[in-house]
Amino acid sequence: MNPKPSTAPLLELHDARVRRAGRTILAVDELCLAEGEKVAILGPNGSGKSTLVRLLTREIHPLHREKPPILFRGRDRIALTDIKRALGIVSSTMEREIDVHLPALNVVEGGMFGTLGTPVSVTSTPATQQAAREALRQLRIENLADQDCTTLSSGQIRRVLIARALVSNPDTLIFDEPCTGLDPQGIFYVRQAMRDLARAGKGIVLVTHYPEDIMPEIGRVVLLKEGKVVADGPKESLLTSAVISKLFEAPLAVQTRTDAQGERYYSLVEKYD
Ligand SMILES: Nc1ncnc2c1ncn2[C@@H]1O[C@H](COP(=O)(O)OP(=O)(O)OP(=O)(O)O)[C@@H](O)[C@H]1O
Repeated sequence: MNPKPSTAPLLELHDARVRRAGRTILAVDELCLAEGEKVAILGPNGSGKSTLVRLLTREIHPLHREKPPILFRGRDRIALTDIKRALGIVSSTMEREIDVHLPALNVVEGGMFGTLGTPVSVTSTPATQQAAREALRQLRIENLADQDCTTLSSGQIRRVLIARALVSNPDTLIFDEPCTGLDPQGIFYVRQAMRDLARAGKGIVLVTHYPEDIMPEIGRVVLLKEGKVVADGPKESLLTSAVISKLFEAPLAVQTRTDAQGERYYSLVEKYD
């Protein structure tokens, strides 16, 4: 059974605006994510999803406002180390940074120190190695521990990166298009890993283009378009053909399937003439 979600706010956005090259690329009036909440952020290319993630993780900052536009656990000023401890991030672009010959265990261990693709021999301890092994075990890939990361498939690397995000035991994991570029087997294992984490009580923020990624454990969907939140609510009311066709400006049909356990899955098909 899923633990009961908390209502304590993890992140609160109020009139949060990001401007780049003379234009507002993100303008969020109100958005609140609770501790342990499982939410999907869905939107077309260029709608501002990655900008929103980078805002949540404080990689970028919003325009100054009298009232702080972003609060983390109710606080405006917060050390980056606290954010890193609370939020684990996995994105499909991170694997590009792993271009040196390192065993998977080493890459996962690097998550303890915020390093990616650099040896951790100086800072490595038996405790950090043990934590890395445990994270690999949680992802069901302990067999990859000693394998050189440059020899792994994209699907395997993606799971190593999830283990890396998990190694410091964050409360919430942010997945930025985690299935992009993976084959069906890779997608299966990444989605399975996300479900395992959701069931273990972790908060999940899943950024995606595809309703297929929205697993049964995710109840809330935020729709982004042209840098704005255009809808925010239960997935049952937002993952409909009409809403999704309007969001992506294409004739699309959302299909649903309910399995023997009563869990509902979504998929998207194009409607050609
Ligand atoms: N540094 C920048 N300077 C100018 N424009 C930017 C900058 N960063 C992002 N943008 C623009 O802001 C908009 C939102 O970008 P963002 O990457 O957040 O979208 P996205 O929803 O993540 O897109 P995708 O699905 O393609 O990854 C896009 O139009 C993008 O071109």
